[in-house]
Amino acid sequence: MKQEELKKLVGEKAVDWVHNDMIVGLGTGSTVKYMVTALAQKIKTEHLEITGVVTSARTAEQARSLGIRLKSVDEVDHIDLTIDGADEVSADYQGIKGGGAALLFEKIVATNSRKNIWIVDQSKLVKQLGAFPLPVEVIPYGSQQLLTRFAAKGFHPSFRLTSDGQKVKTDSDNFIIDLHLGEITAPAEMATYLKQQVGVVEQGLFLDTVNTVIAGFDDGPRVFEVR
Ligand SMILES: O=C(CO)[C@H](O)[C@H](O)COP(=O)(O)O
Repeated sequence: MKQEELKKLVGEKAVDWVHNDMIVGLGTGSTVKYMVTALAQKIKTEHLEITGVVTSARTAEQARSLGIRLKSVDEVDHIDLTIDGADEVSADYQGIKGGGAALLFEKIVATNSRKNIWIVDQSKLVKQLGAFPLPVEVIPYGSQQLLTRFAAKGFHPSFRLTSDGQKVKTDSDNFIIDLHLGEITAPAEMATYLKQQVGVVEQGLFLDTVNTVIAGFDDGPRVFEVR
């Protein structure tokens, strides 16, 4: 199966976990897009009362266009379940997220969710994290200094750029620095180091976050119950 078909497969599978009256965190990305479409369909056909909490302007736009009721993360007293994509999931179910530059809101919503499901195609499952560049969201002020510091540490950083060469701006008007690490042998230490740097708003290691991974394989979706 093509990667796009696998994304659709897991996106549609994930809505099996959504039940009436739930408050559901809606992640960001091309896999989540299939899930949001499937969720809107399920809400209509099963007449469900669902409230969505979005993690990006992009997902908000899609969810609104499909008639999904939305509340902001600060308007709800809990989130039952969040369904999101991931860029890499390691053998011990740690993850890198932020390929879509939405890591800050994604982490806030994930941290406030009772359960987190990641939907990925099989190419995202890796032995060790780090082949995918680790996104770090930084405030613009002083960001060149951070880039220089990361370069000195051997992290091979680069500002994420748009197709016309502008620095990518997140929904919070911050920049993204991608770290080209190759491998991350000590993710917890790396996460702590990055969060300690002044000007870093958030970093893309999502550690001990996911409860269930739904991965798309050629023979169908496989569900991994993690914690
Ligand atoms: O973290 C994310 C956005 O910030 C996405 O969930 C991640 O990049 C996966 O995206 P896709 O499903 O398009 O591969």
